[in-house]
Amino acid sequence: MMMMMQDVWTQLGPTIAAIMFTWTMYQNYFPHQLRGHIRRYTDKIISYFYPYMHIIFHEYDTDGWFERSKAYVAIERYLSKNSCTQAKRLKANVVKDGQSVVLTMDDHEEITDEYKGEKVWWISSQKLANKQTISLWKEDDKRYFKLKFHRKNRELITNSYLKYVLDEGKAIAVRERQRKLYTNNKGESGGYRYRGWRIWSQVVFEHPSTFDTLAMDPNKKQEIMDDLQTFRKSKDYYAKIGKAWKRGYLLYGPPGTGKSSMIAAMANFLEYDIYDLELTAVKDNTELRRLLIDTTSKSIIVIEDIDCSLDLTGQREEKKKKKDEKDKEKDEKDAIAEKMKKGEAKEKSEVTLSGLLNFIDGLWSAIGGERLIVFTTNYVEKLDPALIRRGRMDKHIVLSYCCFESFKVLAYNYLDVESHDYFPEIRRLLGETNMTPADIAENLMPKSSKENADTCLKRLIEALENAKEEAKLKAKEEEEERAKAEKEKEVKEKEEKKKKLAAVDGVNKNEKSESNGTKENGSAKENGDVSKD
Ligand SMILES: Nc1ncnc2c1ncn2[C@@H]1O[C@H](COP(=O)(O)OP(=O)(O)OP(=O)(O)O)[C@@H](O)[C@H]1O
Ligand SMILES: [Mg+2]
Repeated sequence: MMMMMQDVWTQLGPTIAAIMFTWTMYQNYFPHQLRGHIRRYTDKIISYFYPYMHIIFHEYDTDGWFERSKAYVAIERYLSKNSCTQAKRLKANVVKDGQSVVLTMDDHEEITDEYKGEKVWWISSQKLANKQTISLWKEDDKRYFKLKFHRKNRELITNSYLKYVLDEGKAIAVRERQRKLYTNNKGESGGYRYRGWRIWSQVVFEHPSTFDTLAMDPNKKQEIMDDLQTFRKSKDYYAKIGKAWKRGYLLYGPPGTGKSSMIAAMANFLEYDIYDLELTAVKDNTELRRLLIDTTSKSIIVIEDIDCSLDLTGQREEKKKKKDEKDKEKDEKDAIAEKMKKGEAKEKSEVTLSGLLNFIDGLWSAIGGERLIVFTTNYVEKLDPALIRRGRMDKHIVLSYCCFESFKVLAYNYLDVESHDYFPEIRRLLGETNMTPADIAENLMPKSSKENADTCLKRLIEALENAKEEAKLKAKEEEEERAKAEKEKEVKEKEEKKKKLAAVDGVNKNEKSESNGTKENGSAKENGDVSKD
């Protein structure tokens, strides 16, 4: 063995020594310009035999010291699927606040991908740092992805494949991200502020409501889902018609009919974040705009109970109010200011209707794109028509009392029953009385392990019958009150008529007596019977 190695060394030794000598001479004594020429020619010769090209994607941009390059992150996500099946060594990144893991190929691994029938290679590499220098910054070992492809595919790769990879990677990242519920209201503490501005605080969004669990007319439900789906895919269409890529939804109906549940279902369906905007906690229109700028795309901005949020309903009419009403308002404001001085009252929002209208569809509302704005209210008639006109609130959805179709969804979700002997009875009762889905759901929910579908449905029938009776009683009471009020009105009218008649009578009598008096005086004069005082 030793003999063999010695033989090899005797044969190769001089060649290796010659190469090393030439390389050292080249590095140290060759003029710089000449080296450039030689490099160009050698590259040409190499590319003649080696027809591949490379593109490098560094993990950190040269100008972004602490932030990972967006392209690198997108590629990492895109390659994760192929990495799992092809790479021998994998690296695990924890995402979704520790709830899930993204696997990528480890350093110096190579995987392949195919695009429009052409093969490309992705290599994960690392340029080791000079360990002699001490760095204060992030890891000095620079990671990068190298994309290798055939020269003939240059156009295809640079014009189309790269865009496809980045878009797909971003889409995967969005799909796999932990969705968030943001709020601008942190109760008494006054919320989070940055340089005096109130900013969003966030928690993980985990509401389980979906369109499957939402009880409503199936056709209406499908229509809403189609509308949302169309919106999601309409980026180019909105650009074509010159409209900001956003859509307004107004959800209205009695309490407990599923308005908030529908917002959660929308967010889960579209995989959007939710920004729950508490208008009363916004200082003024400028702060409102600031909050809007801080929202991201793929999100739903929600203002619940818009009729209670601010005095948006009356603001236009207020202009028409008389001066004394304005004075009264001023007094109230002074009282609040006084209280605030003493620390007894909370800061009052100065957001105006025009500020809110600007928030919805002013120039700033277009930034980011792909956003839904949802208002909910129990009293749609209280709202200013300008606030909810089409174009601002594009789709008006009424959520109402439970119909039989909605009940079937709840029965299936809560009790796993699709049909039952009690169903016809329930159908009849639902046609005769109003009950919200929230109340139906409460009756359907088993209260102990002993309760089954029969007991729950029976309880619901009883509740519906009670509700029917109560509604009857209420209607009767209302009818009686109406009749009583009418009677009182009649009596009042009669009395007023009587009074008027009596007044007219009195006037007539007076006139008569006056005219009689003049007549008597006249005759007395005529008779010369005038008393002298
Ligand atoms: N249409 C529905 N489908 C399924 N569940 C519903 C529906 N409506 C109400 N519920 C149930 O009732 C509860 C209350 O509903 P939700 O909060 O969505 O009502 P809301 O219309 O927002 O009421 P409010 O006007 O008082 O805010 C929900 O948690 C849900 O369990
Ligand atoms: Mg609600």
